[in-house]
Amino acid sequence: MTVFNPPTSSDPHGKEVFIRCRNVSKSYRKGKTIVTPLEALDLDVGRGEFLALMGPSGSGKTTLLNLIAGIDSPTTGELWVDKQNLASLKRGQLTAWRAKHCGYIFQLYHLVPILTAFENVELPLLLDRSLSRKERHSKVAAALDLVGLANRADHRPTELSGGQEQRVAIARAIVTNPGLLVADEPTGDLDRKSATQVLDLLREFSSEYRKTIVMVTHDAVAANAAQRTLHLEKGQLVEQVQITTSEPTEV
Ligand SMILES: Nc1ncnc2c1ncn2[C@@H]1O[C@H](COP(=O)(O)OP(=O)(O)OP(=O)(O)O)[C@@H](O)[C@H]1O
Repeated sequence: MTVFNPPTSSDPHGKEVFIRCRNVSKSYRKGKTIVTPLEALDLDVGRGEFLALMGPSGSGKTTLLNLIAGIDSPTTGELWVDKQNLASLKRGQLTAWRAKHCGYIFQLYHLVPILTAFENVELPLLLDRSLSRKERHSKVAAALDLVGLANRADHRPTELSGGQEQRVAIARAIVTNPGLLVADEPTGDLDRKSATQVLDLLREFSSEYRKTIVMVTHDAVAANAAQRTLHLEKGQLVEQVQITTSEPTEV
């Protein structure tokens, strides 16, 4: 197998490479057959870039997102995220890497219903024993403030709108200050106004805080909020659209 070096170079657009996939394939055994949702995929994503992934159902979008997030490992190939080769990490190491470096945003928020917004956002910080209670609380307050929900800290998920629930989930994803945010259909269950708020937040994290964001979406309007859209078809990248504007897009 070819061994690649960590991405220290710039991509063709002059950006520092943050995610680099080389010859990445992923296969699953389904009974007697082998399913290969991703095949020999190459991809570079710049630091601070906001990338949208589109493609038909079953084209491998979530599979790729889960590899980039360190939830799963490639069957073959190399996958670097910020100088760490994820393909070389064992399951426990991947879990530790993910807790520190990646925030995951789900379509259906995945908040714990019996906890308040504050307690939900605090959850990832409880894994970090080096933080005092006071430090934890100030990070949670800052994250809720960033998503515009400081005044909803004591509310439980059932007392929040879908858009507010998603913004709490975003606060939970960013509270550990990860360099990478991945989002699987983050606006799929939201009305257009709430979707716009969520997309504006993601744009802000990319442009103001240089978070690298990879978002799977079926919605072309949501994809238009990203800087670049890639299309997956049967596990291959088939089309690349470069969006040059950095102005907020009305959605
Ligand atoms: N753990 C698994 N075991 C077996 N097959 C899997 C597994 N995960 C994904 N697949 C298969 O890989 C293919 C791609 O799935 P994936 O979820 O990545 O597609 P997707 O593009 O995200 O689809 P959708 O838009 O419907 O969410 C599908 O055929 C799926 O059945």
